[in-house]
Amino acid sequence: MSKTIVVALGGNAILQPKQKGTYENQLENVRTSSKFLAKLIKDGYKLVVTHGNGPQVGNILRQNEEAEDVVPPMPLDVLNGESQGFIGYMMIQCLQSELRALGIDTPVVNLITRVEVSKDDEDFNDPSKPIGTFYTEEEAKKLMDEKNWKMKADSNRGWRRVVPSPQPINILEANAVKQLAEAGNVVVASGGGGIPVIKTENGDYEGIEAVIDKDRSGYKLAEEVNADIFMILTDVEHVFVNFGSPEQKALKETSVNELEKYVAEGQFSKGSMGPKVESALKFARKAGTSIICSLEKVDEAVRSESGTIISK
Ligand SMILES: Nc1ncnc2c1ncn2[C@@H]1O[C@H](COP(=O)(O)OP(=O)(O)O)[C@@H](O)[C@H]1O
Ligand SMILES: NC(=O)OP(=O)(O)O
Repeated sequence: MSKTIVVALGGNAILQPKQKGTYENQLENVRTSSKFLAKLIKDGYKLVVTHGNGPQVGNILRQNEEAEDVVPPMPLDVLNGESQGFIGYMMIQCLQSELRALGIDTPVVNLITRVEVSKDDEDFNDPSKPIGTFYTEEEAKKLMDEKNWKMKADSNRGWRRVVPSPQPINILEANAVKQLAEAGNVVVASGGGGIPVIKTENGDYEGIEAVIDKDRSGYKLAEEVNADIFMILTDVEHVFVNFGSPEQKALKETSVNELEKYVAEGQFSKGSMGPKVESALKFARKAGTSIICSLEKVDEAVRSESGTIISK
């Protein structure tokens, strides 16, 4: 029986920090990403893909705020939904075309996915999710002052606006994702970490303004669909310890115990590598193998020839 991989595709794979962010930029990046993802399908894996939306949802939020005198702005949960549609559309177009070029007729579908969170999550008090474009410290100070934005430095790459990022509790469409994958579809789901919703007293769900981390929801998704491998694709080939220092060291094959030790040392930053390592660890501890690797090396990584491979 073919193995199932849940892939979490980094926001960087769709829009890089130095790019302007045109539709053409992003479509080209998704096309490149799709070439790598298609290799996994060609290798015989069942694929469920989730993706980031940090750069995109930040830009959509900005568009909404800048145009507020002309068009009523929408809340952030709705903007997450918009980003799922927009990125999902690009992924369907590009992945389907790559598969067709390989002579594979697997359908690709995108599912609008809601994820339950708690309104009492502590991230609502101290937001940690960087979204949108990068700014210099000077620009950030001005924006915080003029627009009342919350902003933080992001892994030495500049400053970014931050919004609350509650922990995912439950992927509401998980069963539908599982059924679609079992029926032989490539499923794009829980994009941007999913649309954050909270349960109301009468049992309904309502949206809440936040951006969930897609690696954290990706772990939940991987668990729900009984994935064999949970793969986090980003723009670095490995997880590093002492990242950015002369003592930097790549982690290749590692164990849950070894990685937990590095987490306890505070090796991984909150807005970037931290959630990836935390989610990969959770999956490896409970369910299977986790891999954190670069998109370009996805094929090598499933053969254990690249990336950081975490097993129990
Ligand atoms: N310990 C670390 N090892 C590797 N990369 C790290 C580490 N700490 C921070 N990073 C940064 O994390 C980035 C990836 O995180 P992020 O930008 O959130 O990824 P993505 O958008 O691909 O999900 C890398 O580009 C790197 O600069
Ligand atoms: N939602 C989310 O985690 O997006 P990024 O991967 O782009 O940060």
